[in-house]
Amino acid sequence: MHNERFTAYYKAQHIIPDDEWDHFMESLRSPLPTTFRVAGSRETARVLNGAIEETYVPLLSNAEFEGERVPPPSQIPWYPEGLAWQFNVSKKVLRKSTEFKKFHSFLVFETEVGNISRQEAVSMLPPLFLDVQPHHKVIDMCAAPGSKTAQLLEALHAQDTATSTSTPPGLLIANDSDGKRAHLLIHQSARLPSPAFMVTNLDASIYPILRFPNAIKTEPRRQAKKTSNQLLFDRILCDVPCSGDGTLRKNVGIWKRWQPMDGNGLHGLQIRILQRAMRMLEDDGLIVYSTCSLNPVENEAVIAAALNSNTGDRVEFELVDVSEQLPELTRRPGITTWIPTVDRSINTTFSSWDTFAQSLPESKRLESKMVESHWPPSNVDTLHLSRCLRIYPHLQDTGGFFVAVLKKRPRDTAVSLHASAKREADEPVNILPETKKVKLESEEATPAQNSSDVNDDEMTAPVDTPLNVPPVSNERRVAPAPPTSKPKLVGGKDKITPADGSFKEMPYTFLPPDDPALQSCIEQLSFTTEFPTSNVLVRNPEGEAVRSLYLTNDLVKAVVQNNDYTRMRLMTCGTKVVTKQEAGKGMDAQFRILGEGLPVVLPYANPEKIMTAEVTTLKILLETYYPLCAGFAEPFRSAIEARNTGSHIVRFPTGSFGDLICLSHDLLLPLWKSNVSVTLMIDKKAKSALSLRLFGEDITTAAREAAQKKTSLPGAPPTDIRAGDEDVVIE
Ligand SMILES: C[S@@+](CC[C@H](N)C(=O)[O-])C[C@H]1O[C@@H](n2cnc3c(N)ncnc32)[C@H](O)[C@@H]1O
Repeated sequence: MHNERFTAYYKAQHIIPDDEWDHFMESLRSPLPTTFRVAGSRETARVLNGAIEETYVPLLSNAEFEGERVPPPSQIPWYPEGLAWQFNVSKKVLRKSTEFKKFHSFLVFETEVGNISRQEAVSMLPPLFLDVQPHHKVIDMCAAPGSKTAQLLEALHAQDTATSTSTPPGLLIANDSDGKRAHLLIHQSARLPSPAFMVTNLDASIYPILRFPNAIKTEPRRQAKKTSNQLLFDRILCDVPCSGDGTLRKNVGIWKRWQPMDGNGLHGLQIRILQRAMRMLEDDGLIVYSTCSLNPVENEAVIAAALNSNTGDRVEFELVDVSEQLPELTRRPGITTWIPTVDRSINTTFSSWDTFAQSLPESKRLESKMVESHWPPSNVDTLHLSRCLRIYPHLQDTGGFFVAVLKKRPRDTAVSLHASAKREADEPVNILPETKKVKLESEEATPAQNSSDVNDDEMTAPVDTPLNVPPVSNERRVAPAPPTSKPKLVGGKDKITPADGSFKEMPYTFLPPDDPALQSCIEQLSFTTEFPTSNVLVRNPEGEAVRSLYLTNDLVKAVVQNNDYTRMRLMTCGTKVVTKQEAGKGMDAQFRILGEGLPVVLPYANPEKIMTAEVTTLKILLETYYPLCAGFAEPFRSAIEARNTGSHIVRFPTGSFGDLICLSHDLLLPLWKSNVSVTLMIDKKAKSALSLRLFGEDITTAAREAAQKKTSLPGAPPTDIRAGDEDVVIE
């Protein structure tokens, strides 16, 4: 684990004091501790955190392995409410120590169901500095695979309870330019279903202007803007693609291939993404720019170039001083001097672009991959780059990381450029020929996906009602799509293959509130009149409620309806809450509540229709796929027998139950009742996690079958009946 170029380059940058260098390098070569965050709604998180503190830490406190004491997990000191943990044990210990094995399987199951997020400690920082509130409009520009997106979504959902999901007035768009990786975001978000969530698949550096109707208010105190209906964001995360040398402890392969020209090459894209974010930010809004790179060319140089790209007559953006935030986080300030290398041999001879450019024959200057903004600008001392945060591995046993928080000043407080220019050095900032400058977006420029792809006019909403949305009629409202793009259906559930093959999502069609299928669904599931019938969408070319129904909030609906979903490359929005369930022969299909949809629709469930049961009933439901109604003890037996076939909700109330672990909050789960039996409608993994949490072991049928398979015992029960969320078989 050595790379001479790495050593030479970072020694030349003086990012680490000489007397810390060895410690720094030693840390980089040591394995990274395992870190995780207790996720989900705050209430659920506190309960689960309590279980770690009260059950697992004491259990692991005296653990020994091969005669040596193994340290128990400890809380990451700077993470709010002690909800993030780290432990440092080898895989061998995890596999072989009985105590750690138990802890490990707890982690695995809770991670599967989204209650725990295995995430690098430093990667938890950007969302904390972004301080998202439920009314915020938020975009995560480079979001995949989505660990920070999950944190942002949790913050948007700060008002969720342990049993039900709130409908925040704001929204979160998670975007990634890589289609496959963007799919990971959909998977990730299924763990925290949200009516306020959207996933797009665009190049963040040319993210299109989105429109939304003026009259949608997300914050009671702030007046909706009358002049513009461009969707501006209150919070933007730019966790940009980077060379990643801060992850050397985890990705040891980087030792071999590291070379500084990678950072030089990414610098331009990083600036363009940040600049695009600056154009999309609301006054008073915050942008967090972050990388897992130590390289100043990808960090301070990007911030400096973006700050200096103010093309208007006022200084709109400033770096926020966050030195008082997260006081237990040991950090180092951003730097103001650095010397980029101009080639792979770590040639750091040129202390400025000027000296470098002059060393080249004129004909070669345009060919060079280096640009002026790779070097510190002449006004570097006015930019407060020391307000950036550098996190080094040896400071708190983490990965390496960089964070900068930028704020957009409101118009009336923005500093005139003339005033600030007085503070700047005399020489001009740019001495690079126009063509060699990193292309800085002009105020008026409309970014385009490519010249033919995104036309801003097409993204503009009609201005014909206070909401800019045509009045709701009985006609279905499909998110606008180009007139020629009527999709030819070729495949899969939520997929279409359009003629040009460019984008393969089904249309997003909002049902009219009086849609007969929607009304029948509401009746079957006994939803109250509060159910937001205007915000239900379906995903099929006919726009009919043939299968799943999705729920969005008002803002997501407005954005979907006022922007062309194909140009927005919208991959998903809102959350799936119910699905049509084929019933047995001769019976009509019925709607049923999905496991992940229950917390979202729970506020609209008629309380009288929710059954109550004991934990012993839950035990049976976990142990058996299809327990017979007649097999339950009273009073649940009579209650379930009296119900019609179809979808139901059962509540297991807070309390202690004999020697079983107590429930610290009510537990609500969806059931499906057939003629004579009943099934718990949550997926296998969720069942296992629940079982482990409540009974200290996995008592589910799936676990038993897996164990039987392993030991090849004869007589395993048939495995043809499954009660997973999507594939239940009704007798
Ligand atoms: C550092 S990773 C993001 C990690 C993510 N924020 C998380 O916490 O899980 C950078 C991401 O940027 C994406 N990316 C690269 N170029 C992009 C671009 N031009 N626009 C948007 N995303 C881009 C990559 O696909 C990658 O998923």
